[in-house]
Formats: sequence, structure tokens, C-alpha cells
Amino acid sequence: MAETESDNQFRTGMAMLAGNTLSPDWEKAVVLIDAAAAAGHADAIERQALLECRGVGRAPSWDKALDLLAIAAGRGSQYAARQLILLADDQFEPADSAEPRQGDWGEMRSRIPIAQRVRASTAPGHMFSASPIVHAVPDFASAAECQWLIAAAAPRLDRAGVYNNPSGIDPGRTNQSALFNFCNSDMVVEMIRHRIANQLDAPLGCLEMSQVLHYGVGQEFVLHCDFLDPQAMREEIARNGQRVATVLIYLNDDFEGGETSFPRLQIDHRGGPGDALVFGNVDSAGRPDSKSQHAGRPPTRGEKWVFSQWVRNRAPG
Ligand SMILES: O=C(O)CCC(=O)C(=O)O
Ligand SMILES: [Fe+2]
Repeated sequence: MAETESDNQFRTGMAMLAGNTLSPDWEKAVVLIDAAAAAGHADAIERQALLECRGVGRAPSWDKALDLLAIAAGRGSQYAARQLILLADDQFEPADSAEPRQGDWGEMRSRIPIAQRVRASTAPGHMFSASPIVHAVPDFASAAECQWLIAAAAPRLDRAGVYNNPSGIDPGRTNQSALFNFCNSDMVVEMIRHRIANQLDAPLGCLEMSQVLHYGVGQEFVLHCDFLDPQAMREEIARNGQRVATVLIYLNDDFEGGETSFPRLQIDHRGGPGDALVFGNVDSAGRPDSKSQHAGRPPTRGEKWVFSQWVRNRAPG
């Protein structure tokens, strides 16, 4: 089938947002995606939902975003349909279902409990350390969300990089990761990001691009601190802020080993699927705290999957 004008606009707009920079040139891309969506392009409407919830070139609105998702599903976007099923019914629908899902998408959309889905956890959890904070929060994400994140990351895994190495590859980080830039984020991921921002009482703009990490047997993320080196990364910190907190969400438990270890705090932790570990990388005065040093230990059997969110002390810009 010949490519239509709106196919072309959608493809070109998405290509502009495919990189991993924190601030791509949104303006032109958004014009193209909006134009394709206005012409009824289902995939463009599905992406427009993400623009609405993030507030790119408009005021952020979950309601408008979810309305668009229902329209996109009605126009045949299976991706939009799967997001609605998860958000309304907390059910994970694999992407390769043989039968295209039929549904009353407007009705399903109306049942999405937005406030509940983005609400911070009120469970006391377990405070391992007060300074730096290391706080285990149970049941932070649902089983379906964990399955969703693994499925979204699995086809895109790449050798994990580190910020302060120009080649991006670090010998101390043998695990793999998948980044959620605009092109591969979605409303399920955005809801989890929103929940994390609420949990930390931080603006959404402070969250870096989310990642899912994968460790096979023997793969590890050796001892490191998540804060950015105040000297070596001075310009980056001035531009985009310091990385003051990290939130991990454990996505599975069918492995052995693979703890998150903080040797200076004598913590060795493994959460169950959906449990979060929130930790600070700076002390109460905002200074980098080397006691936050930690490692992702290698699994000795099976594979470990974890969602990792680095959080700055201010939004980039
Ligand atoms: O996988 C882990 O347990 C640790 C991950 C980690 O240190 C990070 O994402 O910064
Ligand atoms: Fe880390």
C-alpha cells in the first residue's frame, strides 16, 4: 500500500523523537504528529495521547490523553487497546495476541481510576536507612504493570551504558538496559512515572528517561554511586540538575542472587515483583553521599528484571 501523507508525517515526526537526549527538538515533530492525528491516523492519535499527558506544546491532561487513547483503539490501534485494558482492568495483554481485541473503548476509558493509578503508596514499608534514605515500598506497581514493562523492554535491550563514559559502555556494567524515550514510552509507563514523582513529591520534569535493566546469570552493575560527580559533571549538573534520588521497581523474582547491595549501609535487598526501593544519593543538605554507593549483584540462576528511575533535583532546562 502506498504511503499516505499522514503516514509520512507520522513517520518523520517519530524519527525526530527517537534519540535519547533529554530535550529533543519537539516543535517540528509535534506539528507533524498532530497533523497526522488530525487526518485520523490511528498510530498518530495513540502518540498524541502521550503528548497530551506529558503536556508537550499544550497543557498536560490525563483526561484528554485517555480520550485520545480510546479514539485510537477504536480506529484499530492495538497498542492503544492494550494500554486501555491494562489501565482499566489491570490486565496484561501480550502484543502478539492472534485476535485483534474488540471492545467498548469509551466505556473502558471511563473506568480508568486516574487518581488511584498515580497515587503515591501510603504503606509504611521498611526504612533501611534514614540518611541517606533507603526505603522499601511494597506493592508499588501491579503484577500486570511488571509484565508490561518487561515485555516493552525485552525486544529493545542493549548493553547498559553509564553517563560519565563517552563511549557509553562501561566494563563494570555488564547488564543490559532499555530506555523509554518518547517513541517507546506509553501511558502505562507514564502513569508509573507520575506515581514515582508523587511518591518523592518531585515535579514530573525531574525524572530522567526511565529504564528497564536486565541481568542474565553473572551479569552485574558493580559498585557505583548514582549522583553525578560534582567536578567532572559540573556543566551537566548546572544544566540539568543533580541526580538526588533513585527508584527501583523489581519486576520479577524467578532468579537467585541479584540483590541490590549497599555495603556501607550493610543492606542487601531484593524486593518481590512490584515492590520498590527508593533511595537518596545525597545527604540531607543535598551533598553527594558516598554511603549511597551500591551494586546490582549478579544473578546466580535465572534472569533479573528491574525498572530504574533516576531523579534530578530540578527539571532540565
Ligand atoms: O539492579 C539493581 O539492583 C541496581 C540498579 C542500579 O544501581 C541503578 O539502576 O542505578
Ligand atoms: Fe545505581
